[in-house]
Amino acid sequence: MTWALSSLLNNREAPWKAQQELDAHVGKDRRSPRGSTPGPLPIPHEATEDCYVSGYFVPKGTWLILNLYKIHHGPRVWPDPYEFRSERFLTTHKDIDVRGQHFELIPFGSSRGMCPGISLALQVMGLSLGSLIHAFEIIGDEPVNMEEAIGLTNLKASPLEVLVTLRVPEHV
Ligand code: HEM
Repeated sequence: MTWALSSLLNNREAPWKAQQELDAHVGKDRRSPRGSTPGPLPIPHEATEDCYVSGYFVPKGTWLILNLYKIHHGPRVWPDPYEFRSERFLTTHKDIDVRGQHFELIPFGSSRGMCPGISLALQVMGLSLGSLIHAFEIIGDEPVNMEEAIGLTNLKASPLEVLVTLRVPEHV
């Protein structure tokens, strides 16, 4: 959520396009549930038997740690990988989804071991972010410092501080 808000604040058009879309479809008189690599090195897995992965021999007992951060920033699949361009998912990458079937984008992992919280997470994030930018004008330092800190999850190095003002009637 923090990264999403930071990226929106660093981008002149995306948040306000999203806000306009919310205004057009929801209006300012009601709220809406609407959709929008937290774990860069997720839970390790262990090979339960000898196997080959893309021609590489993986002996039984090997620990496998996926580098999701790297997968999600590979320039062959994701041109200008560090650019925030959410419209990719409406255009060039519109057929790629996050539910573990497309290995270019697997923030929740894949197959039997994948995150069981995926549906909750997607709904809560979409709803929360949508509600925030629908209901509030959010003003932050520009540009927002996007430096990352080292951690189990992908944390921001400095806290995101913003000013918020209501943009819908108070009763909403
Ligand atoms: C944006 C939000 C989230 C992301 C990106 C995420 C991502 C992940 C990833 C990558 C894994 C490891 C999958 C693997 O081992 O291959 C995982 C595991 C897990 N997640 Fe999430 N998760 C999120 C939210 C949640 C929520 C909201 C819950 C619970 C309500 C949850 C519960 C779990 C549990 C219990 C596991 C361990 C599953 C197992 O090893 O059997 N996650 N998650």
